[in-house]
Amino acid sequence: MKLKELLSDESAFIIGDENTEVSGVSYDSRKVGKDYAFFALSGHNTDGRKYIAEAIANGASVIITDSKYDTNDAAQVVVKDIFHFMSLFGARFYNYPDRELNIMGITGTNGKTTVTYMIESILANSGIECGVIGTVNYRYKSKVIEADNTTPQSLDIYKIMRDISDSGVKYLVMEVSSHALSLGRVYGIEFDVVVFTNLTREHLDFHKNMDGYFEAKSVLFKELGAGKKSNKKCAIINIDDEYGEKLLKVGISAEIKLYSAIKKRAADFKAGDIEIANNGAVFNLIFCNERARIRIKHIGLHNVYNALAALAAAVCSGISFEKAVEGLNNSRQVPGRLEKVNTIGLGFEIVVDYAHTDDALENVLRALKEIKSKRIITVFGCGGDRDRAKRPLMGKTAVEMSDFVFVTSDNSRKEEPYQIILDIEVGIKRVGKKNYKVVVDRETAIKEAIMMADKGDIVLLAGKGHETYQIASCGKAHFSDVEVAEKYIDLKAKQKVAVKQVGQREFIF
Ligand SMILES: CC(=O)N[C@H]1[C@@H](OP(=O)(O)OP(=O)(O)OC[C@H]2O[C@@H](n3ccc(=O)[nH]c3=O)[C@H](O)[C@@H]2O)O[C@H](CO)[C@@H](O)[C@@H]1O[C@H](C)C(=O)N[C@@H](C)C(=O)N[C@H](CCC(=O)O)C(=O)O
Ligand SMILES: Nc1ncnc2c1ncn2[C@@H]1O[C@H](COP(=O)(O)OP(=O)(O)OP(=O)(O)O)[C@@H](O)[C@H]1O
Ligand SMILES: N[C@H](CCC[C@H](N)C(=O)O)C(=O)O
Ligand SMILES: [Mg+2]
Repeated sequence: MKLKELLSDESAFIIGDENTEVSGVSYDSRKVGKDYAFFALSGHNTDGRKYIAEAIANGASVIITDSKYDTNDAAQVVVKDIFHFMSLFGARFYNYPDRELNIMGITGTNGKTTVTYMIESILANSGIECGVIGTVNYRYKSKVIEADNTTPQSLDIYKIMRDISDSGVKYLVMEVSSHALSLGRVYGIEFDVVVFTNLTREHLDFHKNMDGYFEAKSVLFKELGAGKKSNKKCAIINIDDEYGEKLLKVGISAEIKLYSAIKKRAADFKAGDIEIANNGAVFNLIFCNERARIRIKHIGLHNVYNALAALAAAVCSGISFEKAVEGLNNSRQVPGRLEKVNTIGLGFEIVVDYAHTDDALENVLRALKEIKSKRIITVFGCGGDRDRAKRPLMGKTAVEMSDFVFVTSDNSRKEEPYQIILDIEVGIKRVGKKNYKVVVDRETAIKEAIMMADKGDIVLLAGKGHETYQIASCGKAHFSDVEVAEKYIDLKAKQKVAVKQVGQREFIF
């Protein structure tokens, strides 16, 4: 492909030959091959301009920058907004795969991953294969790609979309993070259905305040329908969330469908007569003249909301209400979201969940409180190099809603784990509760929680969910809450065998 075929009417200043051949695209000099176009992005750790020479040495024929670079060894395109330009360039290079797919984009602070899994189950029930891009992985057909980001860079999204479409799959469900919206990773992508789940405090290190965070999320809705696809577009909004109401005022040109679980509120998709049980949730779902009793295996009111969002997205994408209900009732367990660990008959429960904001922690603890238990023992930490202000809030929620808490580490990244814990403690001390212990090493914290657990208790391991790593200043090491829990369950079971009741007395052998 010639460079000139990849340029359009965006303002760009070309230095060199427009007929230069482009055989690939990359924003990483280490992945550049012969005749690639290299995008020199300024990042949060380093500046891609530093790697232009390496990109050229690796074969780059075109350099794309946002300020002129001194070289005669490659053609150069100088643009104003490199992230937006990169997405549009990617669309042209991969020949608009988004126009060949029915794309659902899910945004909001919490619930995106869960909703994508539920939609995937609903589509599968209708015999429809879909691709999924999200936090856990990127997957389609039998292919599973490890996810570095919830929403990858635009060039990666276009490449995956091209592969999905070429493999014959017609649907794509993707999580759209606020970082992606701010950093132009989905700029120009033609979504068909977009969903807003909720907005609560998160990522304010990046967005500065809730207005900035909301502004980022609203981009997905403002831009819906701006492309070339002629089919009807639909925006699905949780109207029970205050930011859902705000979203109605940002100027959405597509059709809007609302969902709600509040009795008297007007909405298109409504949940009522909700019963939260130990093994899931049951509720009535009403849409127009249709009504069904839904039974999901996911516990907690937040999952009723997720189910509403998923069903609405599926129905607005053309799935019949009846089929969507059937699929939802069969939707599968989401890895690391309220995932139960087998406690081999020890009489207490262990639940692994990805709650890493105070709102998520509150929701999951509320869901667990609905299950009859003796005590709730929570293990959690907060991520390093992320929003510091959520730490005390999570600390407060954890001690207020649990019987006992182990405060520990969760991807401290470049920060000192104990410093993060001190931030968490500020919130705990504010409420004056003493029902907690600091155990910096996460494995030891999980071990202690399991050793403490007794018949009827629930141990919540929060924050890491499906993650199979722990990131600290020394690097990334394998770590899985489920695996560690299984290890100490085993140990506890063995220890238990050594305790024998003889008449009124217990003997430890
Ligand atoms: C803050 C942020 O978004 N960072 C993303 C960004 O990395 P960066 O800005 O740190 O990049 P950098 O290391 O400074 O490098 C700058 C440029 O030089 C290039 N480079 C670098 C080295 C080299 O040898 N050659 C070279 O060309 C890099 O490829 C890059 O283009 O670009 C990377 C490649 O696409 C992303 O993986 C990375 O996400 C990091 C891992 C991250 O943690 N991001 C989080 C904050 C994030 O985006 N999260 C959201 C939301 C999660 C959620 O709530 O669900 C997400 O969508 O994942
Ligand atoms: N609808 C919801 N409202 C509030 N909390 C939720 C909701 N759904 C899930 N949660 C909580 O948030 C956690 C993360 O859920 P999920 O992974 O589905 O969300 P996400 O938006 O994809 O998160 P992330 O941005 O980290 O990828 C869950 O483990 C649960 O504790
Ligand atoms: N997508 C979120 C995940 C946080 C999960 C938690 N385990 C942490 O590392 O803070 C983020 O990157 O901020
Ligand atoms: Mg997610």
